[in-house]
Amino acid sequence: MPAADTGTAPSCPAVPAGDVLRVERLSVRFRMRGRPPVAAVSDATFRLAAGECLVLVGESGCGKSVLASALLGLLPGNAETAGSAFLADGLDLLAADERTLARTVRGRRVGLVPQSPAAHLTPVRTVRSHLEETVRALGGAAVGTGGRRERAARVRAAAERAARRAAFPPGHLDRYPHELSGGLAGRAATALALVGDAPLLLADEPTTGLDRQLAEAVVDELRACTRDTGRALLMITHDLAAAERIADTVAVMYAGRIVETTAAGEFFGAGGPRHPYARGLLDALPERAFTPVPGVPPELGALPPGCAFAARCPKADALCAGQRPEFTEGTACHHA
Ligand SMILES: Nc1ncnc2c1ncn2[C@@H]1O[C@H](COP(=O)(O)OP(=O)(O)OP(=O)(O)O)[C@@H](O)[C@H]1O
Repeated sequence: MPAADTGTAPSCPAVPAGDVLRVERLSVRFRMRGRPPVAAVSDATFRLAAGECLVLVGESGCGKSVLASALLGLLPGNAETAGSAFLADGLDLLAADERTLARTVRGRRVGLVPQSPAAHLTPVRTVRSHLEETVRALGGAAVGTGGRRERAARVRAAAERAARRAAFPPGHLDRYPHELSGGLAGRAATALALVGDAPLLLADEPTTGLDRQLAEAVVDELRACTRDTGRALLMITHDLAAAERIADTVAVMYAGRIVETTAAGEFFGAGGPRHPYARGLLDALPERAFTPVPGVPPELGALPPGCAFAARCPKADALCAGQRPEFTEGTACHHA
């Protein structure tokens, strides 16, 4: 039987202010045998400040997860990258070698909150055991030196600290994944991402499969672990309701490109987004016009020469068909 959510407000240590991530013209191409390459991400550019939550939205297959994988150095062998992605300390995630990424980035500088947290947890191990193993794997001061008992006590304390920060109730630490509700599994995954005190959290579809109430609880906790502590959060989602609840900034991806970046208040407010695709995404919501964007996105291996959205766009004209719009002043559209 799933355990109930009984967590309290998380308390996270503060991290320094400033830009946590600066992504410039990040592109990812997949080489394909006997076929044109797949342009999964093209020229993505954005900044993420300490305490800020940027939500990346867009239809399935538009390149959101590939962008996240590029930042973590987890792309498959047929991928080629271009551009840069600098952390605050000057490390370019795209140029870093696997040893640097494994030893100093994943878990330490960038914490990952995975999609489907329950599936991410090993079924035969308790939440405490997951957390303690992560503390030991990351090593450092949380493990320290000295005798076996002292080290074990420090590991236990660090694991419990991460659980508190993610509002995971201490009384449920010795439960197995199948004994957790969706909300608690989400908190366990967030706790694992927080073990290394990473200044940047990356959450890939953290509300997938959760009902509305749980989805709201998960994003509220992620929100608390970022805004209140100076961490930065890059969240990838299809869920515009979750995006509205958590985002400071919304970036909209279409066919591998970021086509609009807007302050969340403006995006979801009376003014709305400027790009016709971004407006279409909002109009598709049941609580708004409930009108889907007509048509389907183009193949990323056969993008048209002009605007990739032109074939579906009510404003498209000959200029859109012939010339790809540059990304200027927050949008990539000839008519925005
Ligand atoms: N190893 C690969 N080789 C070739 N193409 C790939 C590879 N991995 C991903 N792609 C393609 O890259 C594109 C972007 O995929 P991605 O998973 O980033 O989309 P997404 O926006 O995250 O979609 P979803 O929301 O469904 O997860 C897709 O067309 C996908 O088929």
